[in-house]
Amino acid sequence: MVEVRKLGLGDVLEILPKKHGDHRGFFSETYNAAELKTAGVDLVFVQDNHSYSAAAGVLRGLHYQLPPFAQDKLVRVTRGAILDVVVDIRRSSPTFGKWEALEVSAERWNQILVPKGFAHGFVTLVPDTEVLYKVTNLYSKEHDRSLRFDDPAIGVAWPTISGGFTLSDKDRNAPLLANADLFD
Ligand SMILES: Cc1cn([C@H]2C[C@H](O)[C@@H](COP(=O)(O)OP(=O)(O)O[C@H]3O[C@@H](C)C(=O)[C@@H](O)[C@H]3O)O2)c(=O)[nH]c1=O
Repeated sequence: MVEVRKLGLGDVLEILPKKHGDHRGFFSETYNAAELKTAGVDLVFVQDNHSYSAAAGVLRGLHYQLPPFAQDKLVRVTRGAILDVVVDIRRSSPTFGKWEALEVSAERWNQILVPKGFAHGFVTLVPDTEVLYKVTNLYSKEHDRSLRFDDPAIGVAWPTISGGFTLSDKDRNAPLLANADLFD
């Protein structure tokens, strides 16, 4: 049975699927809709994503899609490790602008559920890291947004990575929270 743990912010969850190890290796149900529904997570995922980052310090984020293409994301790591970061960007939320981080890794075999209304990003902690995630809405370039990972108004405590961060141009030039299109 999958274990579901509430983190500190909104409905952000850590999900720990069972791993059955034996002399051959292991087997794991990495997603079981019925078990998650019993645990209170009733979502319909419509797209699976997979990203590979060659180096430690690859920082992707902070990303979200605006309604009507907002996405819940169920994120896991099959190789390597990330520090995963979520930021509450719902203006009406008592925790608006607050962030939370969780290490997600192949070793921990954990997942993070990022609800709609949260910006999401991660930095790879080791080279050759593969991140797989399910989303509840299709990609829409027009609704896709990035928020500055180092906005002091948010103040995410990103880890220090020797060699620094590797970012996309889109993420390097992303707007600050004060100038971004957010959720109501
Ligand atoms: C996100 C996405 C990108 N793309 C394309 C657009 C672009 O040409 C290429 C790379 O896109 P990006 O630079 O946005 O990829 P990336 O920076 O890895 O974006 C991802 O970051 C993490 C943190 C998330 O939370 C994801 O939702 C997503 O935003 O892939 C799709 O075709 N479908 C998708 O769903």
